[in-house]
Amino acid sequence: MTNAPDPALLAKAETLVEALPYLQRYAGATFVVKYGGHAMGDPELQRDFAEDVVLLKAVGINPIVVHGGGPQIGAMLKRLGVESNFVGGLRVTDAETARIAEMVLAGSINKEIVSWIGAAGGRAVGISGKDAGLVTAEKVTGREADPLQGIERHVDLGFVGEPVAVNPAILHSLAEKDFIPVVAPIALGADGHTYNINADTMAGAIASATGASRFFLLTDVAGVLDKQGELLTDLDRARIEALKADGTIKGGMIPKVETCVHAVEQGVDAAVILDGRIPHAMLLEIFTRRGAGTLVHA
Ligand SMILES: Nc1ncnc2c1ncn2[C@@H]1O[C@H](COP(=O)(O)OP(=O)(O)O)[C@@H](O)[C@H]1O
Ligand SMILES: CC(=O)N[C@@H](CCC(=O)OP(=O)(O)O)C(=O)O
Repeated sequence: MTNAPDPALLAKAETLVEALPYLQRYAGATFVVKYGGHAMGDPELQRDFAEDVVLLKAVGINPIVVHGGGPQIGAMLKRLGVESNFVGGLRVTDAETARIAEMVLAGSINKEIVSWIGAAGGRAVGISGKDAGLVTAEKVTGREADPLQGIERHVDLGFVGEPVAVNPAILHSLAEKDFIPVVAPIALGADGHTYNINADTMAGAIASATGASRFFLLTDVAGVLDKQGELLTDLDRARIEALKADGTIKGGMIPKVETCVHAVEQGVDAAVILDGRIPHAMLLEIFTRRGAGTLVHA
């Protein structure tokens, strides 16, 4: 007769013990999680994501979710017959597009994420940058290469904004009361207009302003890939500039890496671009020695 425990159960206990130093290190810390529109869509992954967020809260970490929804805005614009163009990864946004972007982001997607977190046992509160003066936006000007003249020209992107001031008071109040804030990337300008903000940029500004220790960007690739498609596990500003200059980093990855560099320079300990297609990608990154994705550090 032996008292040896079931190896599968033992492995579970070992996983919990492996998490112990991380649980101790991160108790009370703020983690900002950017959930990209491309990472949404699969109901099981949505449930996993919500469970991860609720688990973080349960172990004493304060998660703040900032979400995107680019593909979903695109689908709605198409249904409504509104044309849409991107310049430098940003959607050219006229007044009608801004209204539709707000409807999809702050109305539809935001409340869906709140529901998933609720179903996983968490108490989420969905807001946008407009609520309680969280984010003040300023109009940005896009730049587009003009191959005919060999120069970059300025393009009017309409109501595309960037965060120029973040007042995180509402986020701290919600976290203190054990709520999980879920933020849509829409904000008011000082001019009273509604601005559409790239969700990576919005999340980075919130990570900096809340003094977050960790900033995760969940997307639909393994992380930043090199020209051969291999994962780059570690990047700093100099390497990122070189990869942008030689065209390895392009499109939607540009705002991500720029946001990560900015966030770590503003005091966020580490920013990680993670594969949202992997179940529980965030938990694996935070609580095990097998980190995944691309870590951007100062
Ligand atoms: N070097 C690179 N490594 C990985 N992905 C890249 C790279 N350069 C460009 N990309 C593109 O960036 C995309 C991620 O950005 P984006 O589509 O905006 O995602 P999200 O909706 O999650 O914000 C990838 O799917 C890929 O097509
Ligand atoms: C100005 C601008 O481009 N805003 C984005 C906001 C949503 C977003 O960034 O969503 P993802 O993270 O899923 O790409 C847009 O209109 O698509």
